[in-house]
Amino acid sequence: MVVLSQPIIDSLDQIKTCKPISNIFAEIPVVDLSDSNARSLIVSACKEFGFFKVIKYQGISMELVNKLESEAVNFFKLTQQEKEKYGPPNPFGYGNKKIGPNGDVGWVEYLLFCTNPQIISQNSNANFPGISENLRVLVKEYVSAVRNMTCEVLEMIADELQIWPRDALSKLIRDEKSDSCFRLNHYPAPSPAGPHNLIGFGEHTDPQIISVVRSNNTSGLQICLKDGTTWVSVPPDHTSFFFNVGDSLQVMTNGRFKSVKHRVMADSMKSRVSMIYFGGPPLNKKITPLSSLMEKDEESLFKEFTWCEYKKSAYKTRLGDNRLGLFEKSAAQFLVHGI
Ligand SMILES: C=C1C[C@]23C[C@@]1(O)CC[C@H]2[C@@]12CC[C@H](O)[C@@](C)(C(=O)O1)[C@H]2[C@@H]3C(=O)O
Ligand SMILES: O=C(O)CCC(=O)C(=O)O
Ligand SMILES: [Fe+2]
Repeated sequence: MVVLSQPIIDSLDQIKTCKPISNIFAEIPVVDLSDSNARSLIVSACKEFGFFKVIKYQGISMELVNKLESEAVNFFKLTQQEKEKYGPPNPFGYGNKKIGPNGDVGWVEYLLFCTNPQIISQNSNANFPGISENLRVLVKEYVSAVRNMTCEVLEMIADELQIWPRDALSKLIRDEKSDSCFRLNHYPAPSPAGPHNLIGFGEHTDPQIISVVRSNNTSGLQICLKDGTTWVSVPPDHTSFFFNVGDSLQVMTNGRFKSVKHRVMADSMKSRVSMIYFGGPPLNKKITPLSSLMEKDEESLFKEFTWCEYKKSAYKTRLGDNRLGLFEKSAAQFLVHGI
């Protein structure tokens, strides 16, 4: 496996630091999808942590993953000037330190890809004109494989929660209009002489249904536990896939699952290269609790919105904001409905 050793990003302006934590996430739920108890393990992990790790998955070849990682490394090794040709991200494209449109920064550079052919055809930058054909092909192959795994997981969730039809969730990301995206992140190892404990990607929840993180063997990913204050660091495992519950799945399960707050710290010794698939629904999809899941007289905890409305609203927020909070029903609204 090729790992970058030279820090490429040189300016430290505005990048925040954060106290190191010592808690290792030892109780991380580990799931082998072929085990008979996988379904119930996934559902309890989504309720307790909004996070779990899938091991021994046979449907994504490690050869593909390694090839994609080394193409990503080749890209990040280009000169800053060459990389900037693919930026600034709008939201797709190459980004360096700036995350999103509202002033967030982190010790990270990245490529954000759109995976929806319709959006690509309307937004020329989304297709990275001029980028290496190798990288483009590998991203496409990986996204297709990771999407299959994600659909399997979503169908297992549906079975366990008795959601009907069982493809109620998976069809949203299989849909040709699915607004999913894919990200390659590179967190260079900060210079030993510079500040320590740099924040690579600040705390946030992912807005989509579910996201799948795979990284090289470098630490950095941390998740926040249910209490909202305890951070634990996720031991790296380059052969496994880490699933994050997103805001949309929180709404579709009417709060049974919680989207997981997570962040990435730059590792002081090694650079981290990660690839993340964000499974999102079509833009016009109404994000509401799944009817087959709701108990008699259970009310939605959220106001009605489409994915397009949620995304628009998310892009007006800062990374660490509670985006879903804007769509929660207030106590007064429950009173009106006699609860
Ligand atoms: C600060 C921002 C970056 C982000 C869009 C946003 O305004 C708030 C959500 C951020 C996030 C987090 C998860 C994914 O990495 C991402 C692509 C997404 O869908 O929402 C990013 C957005 C981004 O980097 O464009
Ligand atoms: O790079 C990582 O490991 C995770 C990054 C992340 O959470 C994101 O891009 O939304
Ligand atoms: Fe994230």
